[in-house]
Amino acid sequence: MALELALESVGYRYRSGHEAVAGVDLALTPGIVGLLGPNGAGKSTLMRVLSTLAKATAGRVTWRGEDIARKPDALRRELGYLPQDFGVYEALSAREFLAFLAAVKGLPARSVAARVDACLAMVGLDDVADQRLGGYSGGMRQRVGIAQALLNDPKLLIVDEPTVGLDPEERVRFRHLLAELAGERLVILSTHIVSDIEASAATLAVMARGKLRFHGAPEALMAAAEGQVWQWTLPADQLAEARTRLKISRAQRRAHGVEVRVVGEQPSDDAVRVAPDLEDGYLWLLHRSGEAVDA
Ligand SMILES: Nc1ncnc2c1ncn2[C@@H]1O[C@H](COP(=O)(O)OP(=O)(O)OP(=O)(O)O)[C@@H](O)[C@H]1O
Repeated sequence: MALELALESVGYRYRSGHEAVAGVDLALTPGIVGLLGPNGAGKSTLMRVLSTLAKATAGRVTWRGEDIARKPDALRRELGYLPQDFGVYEALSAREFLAFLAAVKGLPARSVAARVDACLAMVGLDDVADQRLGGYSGGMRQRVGIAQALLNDPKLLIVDEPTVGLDPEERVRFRHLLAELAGERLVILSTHIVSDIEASAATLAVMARGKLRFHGAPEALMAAAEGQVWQWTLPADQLAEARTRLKISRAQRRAHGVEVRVVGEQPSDDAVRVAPDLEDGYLWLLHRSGEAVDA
């Protein structure tokens, strides 16, 4: 069966009664899919459903045509998952930790050492593989997280908010790494930060309040904001007030004031229309969906 993850009217309702995911239809094929959405949109809940850690309370998900609720093992065998709250054992080295996880995952004992080495090399940790994880930076720990997700050479790689807590340099490095790993895999990367996925994702899915608001190419998200994006320079002391009434996708300090990009109606006669970028397109979509979001 083709490598496809298909979601049909997928919903998830917590026991509290809160409906975190509602009516999501998606058909995903190899490549990087960026799952974007503000905090609380339902991304982590959906990722848990797709990883078989939670069962959809409505609709169904199929992997290679098989219902994952009925036959979870078929997906699990091909799944690599990096959860949002991934933790490491600080006393172990990366090599020891991965060997432990490989054994837990049931990799054949004779192939563990070679596979651990290969995964460490893929994430660029081979030089520090024998150092204790307690001394690793946030970015290095996240790379260990990716390495463990790659142990079984997954065809489906699910990565939940992997850049949270990383410094800008680590963030960039991590993005490059994920882009390199895509290949023939389906990689689903969730984030609330547009720049995490703008260079790598060929497909975007945007969620807000549990619902899918957009699915398609980044260009289509940008095109939807055509004619709605303005560049405007205003005195720095007016920025706070402007933020209360305008959707500002970006603000940059300049010698003569603050240059902002505004999404929506022309904020002032001296504002000039500019071509939307992905951040603008995302903000415009959320704005139209009635979401109050700070970019
Ligand atoms: N165990 C739970 N019981 C009840 N509601 C929950 C539970 N976990 C999450 N929720 C709610 O479900 C909604 C979606 O949460 P989820 O964590 O999936 O969002 P998210 O898009 O991943 O955001 P974040 O990036 O903040 O994790 C939120 O309103 C959240 O408060």
